[in-house]
Amino acid sequence: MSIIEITGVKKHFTKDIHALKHVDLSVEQGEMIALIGPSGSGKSTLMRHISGLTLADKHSDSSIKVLGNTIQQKGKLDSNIRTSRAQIGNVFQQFNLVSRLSVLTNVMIGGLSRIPTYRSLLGWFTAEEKHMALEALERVGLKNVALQRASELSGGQQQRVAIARALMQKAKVILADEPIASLDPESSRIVMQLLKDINEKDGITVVVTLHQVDYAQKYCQRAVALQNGEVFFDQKIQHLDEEQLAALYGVQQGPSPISDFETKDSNNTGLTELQHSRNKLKTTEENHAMHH
Ligand SMILES: Nc1ncnc2c1ncn2[C@@H]1O[C@H](COP(=O)(O)OP(=O)(O)OP(=O)(O)O)[C@@H](O)[C@H]1O
Repeated sequence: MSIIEITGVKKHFTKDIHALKHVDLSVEQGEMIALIGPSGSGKSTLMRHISGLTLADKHSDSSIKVLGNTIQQKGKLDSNIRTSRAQIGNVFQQFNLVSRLSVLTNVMIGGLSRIPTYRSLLGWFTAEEKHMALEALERVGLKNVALQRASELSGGQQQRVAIARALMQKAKVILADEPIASLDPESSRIVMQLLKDINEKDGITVVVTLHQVDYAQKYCQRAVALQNGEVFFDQKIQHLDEEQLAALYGVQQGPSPISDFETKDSNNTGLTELQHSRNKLKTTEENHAMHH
């Protein structure tokens, strides 16, 4: 069964910014897919469409379904979006956690869709919920920091807490948008290995956007490459060769997207800042989508 079914998605942010030209993509149960492509090719935009945080162009014949439930159709969010979103775990590059809350509470928040609102607002989590959250933290190797504030953790640890939260949420799909973009190589490996582990052992489908192709090659089975808002490549990762990579990223790209596993990609800081400013731009539309 297709876990994610995307057909005919087009997205203009403005008349001139045509972020997605026409995207069709089908993701099967249990896959771990790397979404790659040059900066600005539309990876984050596509991920946000899958969560229903960004809406496709109106009047286009587009549709996005996750686990058979419609997320959006013809640029309109489905009325049942809350239920559908409950099955999608999100791991973002930043802004993952509520920094003033404990790690444990951040994980328990993952179960919120199943907890009555009044109880979650009052912070009444049951012993069973605490137990589940501690188990999820143990799974990501962070049970020992459960009572610390989220803000005290390193970037890599925060990503692992976000993964624990998705486990608590019992998400069937995890969308990880640049989860290792600002991490050092060792933390990047831990986070990627964890995603691979829950993909293989729990059968959770994972879609992860990556800048470094070597991480995609090491941890993912299939690569979907976007270029200028279109799918440029969609095959098993081992079929991605040097020639295609050169055509995808262009020879004038500057530093190679293939990073050295031992050295931090010097490009990262710039991209993070770019991302940061773009994230601010996205807020209005996102808020709009979140509240519908
Ligand atoms: N909210 C927005 N408003 C206007 N333009 C946007 C917005 N979000 C993205 N864009 C534009 O859409 C295009 C695709 O951006 P997107 O962030 O999806 O690319 P990306 O492949 O994720 O890039 P990166 O690897 O740098 O994160 C870019 O031209 C970008 O500037």
